[in-house]
Amino acid sequence: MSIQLTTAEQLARCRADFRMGVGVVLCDGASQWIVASAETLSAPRFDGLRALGDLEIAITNWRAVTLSTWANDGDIARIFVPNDQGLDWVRSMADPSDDLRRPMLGPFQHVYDGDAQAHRLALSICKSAHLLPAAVVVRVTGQEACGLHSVDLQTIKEADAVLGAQLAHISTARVPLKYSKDARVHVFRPQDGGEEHYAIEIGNPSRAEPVLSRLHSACFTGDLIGSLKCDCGPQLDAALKNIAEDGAGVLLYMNQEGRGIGLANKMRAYALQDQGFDTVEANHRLGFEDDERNFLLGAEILRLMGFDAVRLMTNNPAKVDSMNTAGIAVSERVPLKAGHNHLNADYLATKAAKSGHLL
Ligand SMILES: Nc1nc2c(ncn2[C@@H]2O[C@H](COP(=O)(O)OP(=O)(O)OP(=O)(O)O)[C@@H](O)[C@H]2O)c(=O)[nH]1
Ligand SMILES: [Zn+2]
Repeated sequence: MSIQLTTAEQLARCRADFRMGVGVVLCDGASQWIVASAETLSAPRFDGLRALGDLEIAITNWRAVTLSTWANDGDIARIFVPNDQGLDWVRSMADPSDDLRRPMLGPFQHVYDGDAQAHRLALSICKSAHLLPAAVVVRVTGQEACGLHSVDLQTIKEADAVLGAQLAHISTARVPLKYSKDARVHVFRPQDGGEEHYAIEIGNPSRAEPVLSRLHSACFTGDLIGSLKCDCGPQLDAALKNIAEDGAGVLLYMNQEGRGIGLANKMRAYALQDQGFDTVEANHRLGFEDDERNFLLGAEILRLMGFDAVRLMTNNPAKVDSMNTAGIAVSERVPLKAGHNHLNADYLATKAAKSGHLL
């Protein structure tokens, strides 16, 4: 029995620190870096980091391309923060809402010395904290890091493979629904301090045959306030109705808002869409992949509930692939078409053209 923090616990602390605007120390043998979120860093903390040495900013390849430069470390770019530039410049590197106002942030001086592992981990912490994927990085020698949370990069690398999918069932209760009085809500909690996810079980689906199932991602705007920009609300409603009419099934409600980038970033993406970019381009300008979700979590919930095969209601082939990869066999893809309107027609067309959705 160890009282030391697991990798998942260490990363959860990093996430919380990043959201508060606090730096984290990443160590690899004698090398140490302080890394912090470019979005949440305050001016005094930025000045404090600057006093420690040359500041660098890490951004993803998509953000680099948007800023008309390149990712000099494959999937990420490392760029010096010029001495005559401050936090305002750093924020503009991170946040595309400024792109049209400040189109010329360069020329950029890329960092080639050393490797990029601290920078890469800092960016994945930003993403898992639902912050803009941009991190300020400074190499330090020792005492400066005192008091900050410290993580050994070697242990993170070794444990990477097991991250993400460890969920535990927490609670269950009966919740009569509009379409079926015989429904139960189950809550599942990941052991990495991340978002809880829910399973709505209707009737008593047999564990011996494929279960009619919907893997739904949270959409505050579509599910709760009736947004017409997407089809999520009507899809959620239609899925529950179909399951009830079929007699039994499971709706997985995954708290992966905005295809996994969080609501704040989704609203940033919507603001970019108002500037004329489509849903995929908007994610890229923010520095994200077009889809940051981990569908394996949904498969894990089905497995915990005793299922090993599904009839999956979706138009998204990536969901079918992920279920099969996770060992939950998809015996049938059941199309789910609902909520098309003239305000989401372009959005749905973009998903069909660029993300492989079947409509
Ligand atoms: N980043 C981003 N997310 C969006 C946008 N519009 C909707 N979303 C999110 O997209 C997700 C839609 O999820 P799903 O209903 O699972 O849809 P899907 O991946 O298209 O797959 P199916 O509906 O199963 O075919 C939700 O998390 C929404 O919050 C957008 O413009 N940008
Ligand atoms: Zn939606």
